Amino acid sequence: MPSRSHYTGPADHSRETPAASVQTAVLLVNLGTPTAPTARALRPYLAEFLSDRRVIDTPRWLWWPILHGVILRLRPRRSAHAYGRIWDAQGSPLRWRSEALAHALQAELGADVRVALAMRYGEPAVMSTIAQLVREGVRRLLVLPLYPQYSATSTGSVIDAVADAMKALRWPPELRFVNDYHDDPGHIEALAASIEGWWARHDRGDKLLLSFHGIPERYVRLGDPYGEQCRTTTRLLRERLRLDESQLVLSFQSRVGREDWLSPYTDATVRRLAGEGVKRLDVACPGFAVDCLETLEEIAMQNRDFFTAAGGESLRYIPALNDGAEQVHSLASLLRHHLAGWPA
Ligand SMILES: C=CC1=C(C)c2cc3[nH]c(cc4nc(cc5[nH]c(cc1n2)c(C)c5CCC(=O)O)C(CCC(=O)O)=C4C)c(C)c3C=C
Ligand SMILES: [Fe+2]
Ligand SMILES: [Fe+2]
Repeated sequence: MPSRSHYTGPADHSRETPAASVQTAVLLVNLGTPTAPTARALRPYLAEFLSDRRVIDTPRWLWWPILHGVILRLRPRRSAHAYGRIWDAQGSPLRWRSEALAHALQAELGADVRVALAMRYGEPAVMSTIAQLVREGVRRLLVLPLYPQYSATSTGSVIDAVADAMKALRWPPELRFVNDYHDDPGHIEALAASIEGWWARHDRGDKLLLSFHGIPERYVRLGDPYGEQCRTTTRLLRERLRLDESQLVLSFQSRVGREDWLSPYTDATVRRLAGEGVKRLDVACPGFAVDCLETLEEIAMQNRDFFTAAGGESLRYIPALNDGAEQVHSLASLLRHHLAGWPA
């Protein structure tokens, strides 16, 4: 039976798993994913996700009846269908790709540091994973949310979950956080190298679109730095790739609900570009450390169909950094930097 509490890596790599006496741990945290591509599995996952006040800040008395009366009756079936299109032999791509990244980082960082993985929603939970690490003797914990750009809705929510885990411990470990790495030179270089590598293996399209997950515009007005950080990542990548604003375009995807989200929207942008005569559109999603529903289904399937229906020839999705050498090296170097000063 797979461990419910924490990730320890597949058995054939057990040699790389540090001994239980290791006192320093890195905890990677990703969003989480349903346990199966079914409405039944989607319901508790969406209930936990959409009850998070960092994600939906509508007052509870108003939101609760909408969530339980409408959304959790309708959305699970629709989302299950979308997950069904990307579910593979290894399960949910977000989950197994995050595990593969954790595993590769463990091998890269060596046996002095323990690398663990938790999910903000669902399993393995942040609370039980941290409790297990502490039981095993971890006294120093560096948390890396797998979101390059800070948003209160994503990174902020991971901070809440870690704080809750600390509150539940009699003797919490010393704690550090990576808040964001949107402008980390190693990260920008990893993104650029991965896109250039993809262009070298395939040919190059007419334009490159960078699509980031959106958030409500109102959250940005209230002080969330997310939109600004997405624009900074885009500018740095544009400079590194020596492209201009007409060759590298930014948009925001995955809008939920009725209020305005960060714009321009990805679906409107791919249709506009097709209408303007762009034939081959390359799309990368630098806001996602690993491929997931939002990249594999929303971009590589849904938006590909929007683009061709509007007259485009082909939309080619450039995969996320995943557990590729570029990301393993850039994140390992970022982690070593944040671990500096702690005894091995
Ligand atoms: C890049 C980080 C993310 C931010 C910021 C973010 C904000 C945000 N998301 C929703 C609602 C949904 N997101 C869903 C899936 C999803 N979201 C992210 C990342 C960010 N979300 C990822 C990596 C995923 C994919 C998970 C997977 O299993 O592959 C979903 C669930 C799917 C669906 O039903 O559409 C919802 C719902 C909001 C409301 C929001 C900001 C307010
Ligand atoms: Fe290995
Ligand atoms: Fe999301």
